[in-house]
Amino acid sequence: MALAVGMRVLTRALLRPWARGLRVAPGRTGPAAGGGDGMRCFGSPRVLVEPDPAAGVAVVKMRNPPVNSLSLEFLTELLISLEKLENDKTFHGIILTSDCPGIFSAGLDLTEMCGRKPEHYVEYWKAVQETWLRFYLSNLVVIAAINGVSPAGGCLLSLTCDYRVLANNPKYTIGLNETLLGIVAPFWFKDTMVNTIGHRATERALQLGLLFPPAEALRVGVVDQVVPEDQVQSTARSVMAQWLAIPDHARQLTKTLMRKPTADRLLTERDADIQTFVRFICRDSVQKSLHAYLEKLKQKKG
Ligand SMILES: CCCCC/C=C/C(=O)SCCNC(=O)CCNC(=O)[C@H](O)C(C)(C)COP(=O)(O)OP(=O)(O)OC[C@H]1O[C@@H](n2cnc3c(N)ncnc32)[C@H](O)[C@@H]1OP(=O)(O)O
Repeated sequence: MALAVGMRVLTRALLRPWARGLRVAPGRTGPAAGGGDGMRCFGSPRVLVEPDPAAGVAVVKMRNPPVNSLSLEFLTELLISLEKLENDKTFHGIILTSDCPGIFSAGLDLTEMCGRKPEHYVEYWKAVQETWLRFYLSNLVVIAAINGVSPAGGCLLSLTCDYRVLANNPKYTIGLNETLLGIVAPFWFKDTMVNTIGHRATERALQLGLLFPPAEALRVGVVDQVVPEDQVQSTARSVMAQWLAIPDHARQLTKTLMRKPTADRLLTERDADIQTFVRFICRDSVQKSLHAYLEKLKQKKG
């Protein structure tokens, strides 16, 4: 049932005019594409997939410049790439990383949540829910190679992964900073963080909207490893090899065992969660806060 709902959302997404043709992208063969076996990079305008079939691994690079904000189009492309990799028996793991220098992801796209119609908010929130569910419950091993700053939705995306490697750069902060924007992280954002760092640390981090620099992120457990910037990808690959050495069915079932109760909570409250989001985001006070925050981001440049 839950899966059917998910598939409907994904199918609808695939049927959108701008989503058509995303499966066919100009390919290039390169070292990351598995050397000489001819498998090409594929993907879509905003998601580059570099397959390494020999290793059973694909590197998924987010490239939605300037800041990899999680727009509706971008989320849809991410979901399509994930689905394609999951359906291809060649692949057992993916490394999720960014193609935008210094930015892993700036989180949910604020322009999707500002000044739009309620119907748009419904569509956007369904895509956010679907992305979380799909990544959180993916049968693949998913490792985040976090090579940039990662606030709010960007942090959430990395928390859906099985392991997080963060580049040791003081600018690369990570956390659920929603309160700083005058908004509230939904219960499933909070649950994902609780599952990662525990209740008390989450309570503090979420209320204060903490963005942790690398050493702090490691200490509190938001990330599993902090390494020099030029070693993020190689470390993610070594970790992947370790995870792929475990019998796949046992690892997958264990992942499901650990994560299903959290996912089920959203699955059973999905519609209510959409309504809560739309009611909240439509409030004048929330719209004002978001506009002011976006304005502050723009003025930062001037
Ligand atoms: C019930 C509601 C629950 C909703 C839960 C919400 C979850 C979220 O994820 S909300 C989003 C939270 N994200 C942030 O707080 C990050 C905001 N961005 C930044 O702090 C910075 O942009 C940066 C550190 C990520 C990058 O800094 P920098 O390299 O200096 O780039 P700029 O700040 O100049 O940004 C360039 C460009 O991008 C626009 N932008 C930045 N973040 C977003 C975003 N999340 N959504 C949409 N657009 C974003 C920024 O406004 C600039 O635009 P232009 O001025 O038009 O170039």
